[in-house]
Amino acid sequence: MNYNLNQISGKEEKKSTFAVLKKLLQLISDERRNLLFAFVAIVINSTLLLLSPLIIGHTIDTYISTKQYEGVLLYSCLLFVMFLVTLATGYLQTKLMGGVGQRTLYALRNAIFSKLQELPVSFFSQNKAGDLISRVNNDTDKLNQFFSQSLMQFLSSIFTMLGSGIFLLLINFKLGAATLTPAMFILLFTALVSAWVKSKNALNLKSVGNLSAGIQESLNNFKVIIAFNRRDYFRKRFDETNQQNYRTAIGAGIANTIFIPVFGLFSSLAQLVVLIYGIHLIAIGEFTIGLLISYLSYAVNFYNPLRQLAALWSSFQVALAAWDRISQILSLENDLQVITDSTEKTSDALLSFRNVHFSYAGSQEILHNISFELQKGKTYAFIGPTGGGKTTTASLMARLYDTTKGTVLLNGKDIRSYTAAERSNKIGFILQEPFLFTGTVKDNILYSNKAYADYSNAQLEQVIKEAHLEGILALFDKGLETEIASNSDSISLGQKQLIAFMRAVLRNPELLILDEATANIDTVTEQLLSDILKKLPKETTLVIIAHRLNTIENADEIYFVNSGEVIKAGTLAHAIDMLLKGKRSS
Ligand SMILES: Nc1ncnc2c1ncn2[C@@H]1O[C@H](COP(=O)(O)OP(=O)(O)OP(=O)(O)O)[C@@H](O)[C@H]1O
Repeated sequence: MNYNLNQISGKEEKKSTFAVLKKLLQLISDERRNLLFAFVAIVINSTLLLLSPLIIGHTIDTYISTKQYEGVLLYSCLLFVMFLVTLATGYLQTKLMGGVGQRTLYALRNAIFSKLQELPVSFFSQNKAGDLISRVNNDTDKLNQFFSQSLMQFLSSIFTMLGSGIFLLLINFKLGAATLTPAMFILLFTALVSAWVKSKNALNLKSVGNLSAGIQESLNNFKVIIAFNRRDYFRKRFDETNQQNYRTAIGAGIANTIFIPVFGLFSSLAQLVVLIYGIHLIAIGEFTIGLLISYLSYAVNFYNPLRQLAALWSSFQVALAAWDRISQILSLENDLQVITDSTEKTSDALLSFRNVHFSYAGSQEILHNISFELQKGKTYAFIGPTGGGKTTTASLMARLYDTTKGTVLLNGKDIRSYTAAERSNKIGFILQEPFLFTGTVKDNILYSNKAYADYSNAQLEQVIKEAHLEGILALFDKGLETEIASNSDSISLGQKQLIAFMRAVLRNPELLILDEATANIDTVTEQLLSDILKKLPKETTLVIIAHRLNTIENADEIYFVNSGEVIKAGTLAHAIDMLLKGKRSS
């Protein structure tokens, strides 16, 4: 399956704004109560705002022109109370929406992170970590900004605008229609350029992702950069990505501000129409001065929110572009689904490959029509030249990937019929470059091993002793409490491999795969590991992938992996011969 997010984006962008908006609203459905309160606050706020011009007009026509000052005082007090209520509802709305924004951000980041945990290995090999980090951090924050700062303003503006529009038409339909005509041009313009604004923002978010990926790559590889004195190379590459980000940011900035002058121009035109046409109506006796002042206020109340909408609409387009990038991740499914295999158990072997073909996404076939069986309790060695396909074969044994064609059977049943938990209980996989977490040796060897999760150090040391692993633990100064910092130099690659070895052995798997697991370990320690392997339960099947041939001397069977084929090599001498010739023989 193609998991490359930057290739999926083309399809995703075609999604209608409405469909994306629907998804967005689903996300905030838990916040219904707060949203309702905030909405009520907006309605009160906007209604008061809409009523005030009417009261001002009425006061001018009824009390000021007739010099009845008690009436002026009364209505001034009423207006003052209305402004106080507006202040309170405005504050309430901002407070409620700030909380909604932060909680949505929290829920969204959790949702993305959980989804990332569910996705298969191929997703991570097709996407850059830096870009994923940018989606989790930066893009979610863009959505938060929209929720906490813009959404209610957006609704409030629309509400005030609609109310003012209705008042404008009710007071004088002809004048109202003339006043609202410029708004039609604004709507047309908005409809025409919105997609362009969104695409400019999408480009900018993508380049922020690339920038983050660039930084991540150079930080991860700083030793190589320094060793080869290639700081200039990375500086140049970073500069290019940074420049691209600068250009897309300028593009997005221009796109985001394009609404403001256009909206402003048409708003001013509308006020001009009201003034000229309104004065004409007063001249022919169809209108009063008080009504014209109210009318102008409604026109301002209609066009001011529209001006605000210009800025808010850009923020909405940024949020939509960010949401597209986030929903690309959220809509992905793990293609390694669990299937039901109701066929009869067809083999006694622990693991069988039946006519297996495999290729990585978008690349040529790595394994062609492979069939072999691994019996319980036996030790198998897989050897072959670099890039021959050994790790790929082992990855299929642990179902890190699915075959392109053919079947892998575990205990006679399709490996796809086991859940991830069942599979990882049965199969221990020590990778070429084991990953350790920040914590202690204990945290790392107990990783995902619930059986010993509550054990004290003394109890765990006993278990380690029973598994004959105490010799390895003794190699760490502070034993189980030795601190490990992920990605740090506090621990060597060989030591990492030792911890990964303890982690896998303690799980007591039926199949233990060691992929170059001793490549960075000295000969004495390697002998120690070899002794431990000999003491594993006799039904444990071992798969050893190794370049150092002394590690496979005791294998029951040797397979030679090269050019898409996995074939029996027979004796060690024959295997060495094949390695030296770099080609297969039968
Ligand atoms: N994630 C991947 N995506 C695409 N191609 C890959 C991927 N991983 C490995 N390959 C390709 O598959 C082929 C077999 O690689 P594999 O890692 O299985 O070889 P190997 O025999 O284990 O090599 P080594 O001895 O160096 O570990 C290589 O050509 C490699 O470039």
